[in-house]
Amino acid sequence: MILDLDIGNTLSKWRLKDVASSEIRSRGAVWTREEWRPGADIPDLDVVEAVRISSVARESVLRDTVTLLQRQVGVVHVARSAPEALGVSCGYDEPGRLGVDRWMGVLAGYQLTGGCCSVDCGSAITMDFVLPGGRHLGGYIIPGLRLMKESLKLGTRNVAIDPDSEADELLAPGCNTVEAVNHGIYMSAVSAVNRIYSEVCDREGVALPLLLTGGDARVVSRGLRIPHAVWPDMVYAGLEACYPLTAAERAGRLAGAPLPPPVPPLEKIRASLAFSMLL
Ligand SMILES: Nc1ncnc2c1ncn2[C@@H]1O[C@H](COP(=O)(O)OP(=O)(O)OP(=O)(O)O)[C@@H](O)[C@H]1O
Ligand SMILES: CC(C)(CO)[C@@H](O)C(=O)NCCC(=O)O
Ligand SMILES: [K+]
Repeated sequence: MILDLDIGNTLSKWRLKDVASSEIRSRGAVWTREEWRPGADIPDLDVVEAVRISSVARESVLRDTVTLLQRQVGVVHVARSAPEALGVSCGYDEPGRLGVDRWMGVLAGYQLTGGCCSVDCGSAITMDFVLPGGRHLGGYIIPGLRLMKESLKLGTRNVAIDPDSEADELLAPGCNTVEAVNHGIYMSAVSAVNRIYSEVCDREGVALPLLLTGGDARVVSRGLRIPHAVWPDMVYAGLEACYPLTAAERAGRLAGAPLPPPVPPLEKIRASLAFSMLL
């Protein structure tokens, strides 16, 4: 089995993948911590032959995690952001400072589409752009839905946006504090994705496929009118592309990859941008 780990600032996601069949056998999520208990927080390491890690947690968390894993698993790959990988050149002045989860998303998105906008709706909402030809432009970081809510001290902290609500309801004016906060936050996240996507496509003169991942991808997806695809395993797919271990991965087949989404005509993007700038 391969253990893939996506260690975030708050939540750590893992999945077990069968080396022979390339199938995902199990998955889970736990709070990020310094001391993992194999068998409880993460799967029993007896069945694990190789580990691939993307981590944006404190360096000490990563160090302790790697030390633990190396005691029991032969192969431990730790992904790092780099100036260049898999045909993509990093847009950051200091590539090592780009969150490696973003870099994994960019690499996966580029493998799938040959140029895209990748959005991660997690604790933060991040947007990254990579042009056809492989130039990553850099991107944007805004607080995620939960962080935005926590920053308002209105007693609404624990009333989460129902991920199954209809976008139409979530975009309507709220008629009580909880609704006003939830709908306001939702509107700001969806508008930001919309606007940033359109602005960058306009500047660069290219309509790019739009890909979404992260814990809030599904609910944000419902509010977006731009065609896009949701790819829950996009960060893991970056790990697969960097460290291919199964036959399918070596052949370039990334697990759970969606069909590349249709791209709106650039003129349509520009028209909607011009319209929103009138308001
Ligand atoms: N059990 C949960 N705990 C925290 N957030 C959750 C949970 N389930 C769903 N979410 C939603 O998922 C979002 C976090 O998404 P995700 O797990 O992709 O975050 P992340 O960016 O990977 O986390 P990290 O900050 O740990 O990197 C939150 O904004 C929240 O709305
Ligand atoms: C922005 C987050 C927290 C999103 O998980 C992560 O990618 C990160 O810690 N990045 C480092 C800062 C940067 O990407 O510029
Ligand atoms: K993330």
